[in-house]
Amino acid sequence: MEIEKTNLKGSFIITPRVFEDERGTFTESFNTKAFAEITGINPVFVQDNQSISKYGVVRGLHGQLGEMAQAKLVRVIKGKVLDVAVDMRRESETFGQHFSIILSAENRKQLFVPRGFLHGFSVLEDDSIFAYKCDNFYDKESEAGIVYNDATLGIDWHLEDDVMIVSEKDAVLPSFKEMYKK
Ligand SMILES: Cc1cn([C@H]2C[C@H](O)[C@@H](COP(=O)(O)OP(=O)(O)O[C@H]3O[C@@H](C)C(=O)[C@@H](O)[C@H]3O)O2)c(=O)[nH]c1=O
Repeated sequence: MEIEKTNLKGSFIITPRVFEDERGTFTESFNTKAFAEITGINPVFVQDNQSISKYGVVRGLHGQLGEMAQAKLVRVIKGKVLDVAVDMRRESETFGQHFSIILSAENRKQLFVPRGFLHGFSVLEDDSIFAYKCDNFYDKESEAGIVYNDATLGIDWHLEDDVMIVSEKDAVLPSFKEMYKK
């Protein structure tokens, strides 16, 4: 697998190698040893999640705070999304900056989102299947987030406003400035 750095320290793009023959294809979708050798990070994933979303859905920006922080390895099994990671580590040189990438079933790319980040995605093809591993368990009490259309972050979700579908919970998340005050 090919591993590239993003502009945010500790976040990586993974492009698995595809073996093709007359039957179809084979892919090692993740290999802990290869990942650790290149990145120096050895995540232990304890939870595997999957969501299916209509075209226009925006999920995020989400993270978990403190001891329940989660690193995530995210990918798309069907369809296409714009995936976004935001560095919320106050001590980081890239605090408040974001990285975005198209993840699709076709390009098979994955994004490693470290602990201390917020994460979200917009769905660019109907019925996209989004799959991700987390290195810590879901904990409702530790959830935190920033509203997807926050002016400070200025994320381009590659969708017109009138097609966006956002959960009631996500629509009322605080702004970056409100969150930063905490
Ligand atoms: C994330 C999660 C949700 N749930 C439940 C809570 C709720 O009733 C239902 C839907 O939850 P949400 O609305 O938070 O689902 P969703 O908006 O898809 O949340 C996800 O968004 C993306 C962007 C992420 O980065 C993920 O970490 C996660 O926060 O599923 C779990 O039981 N376990 C989990 O790990």
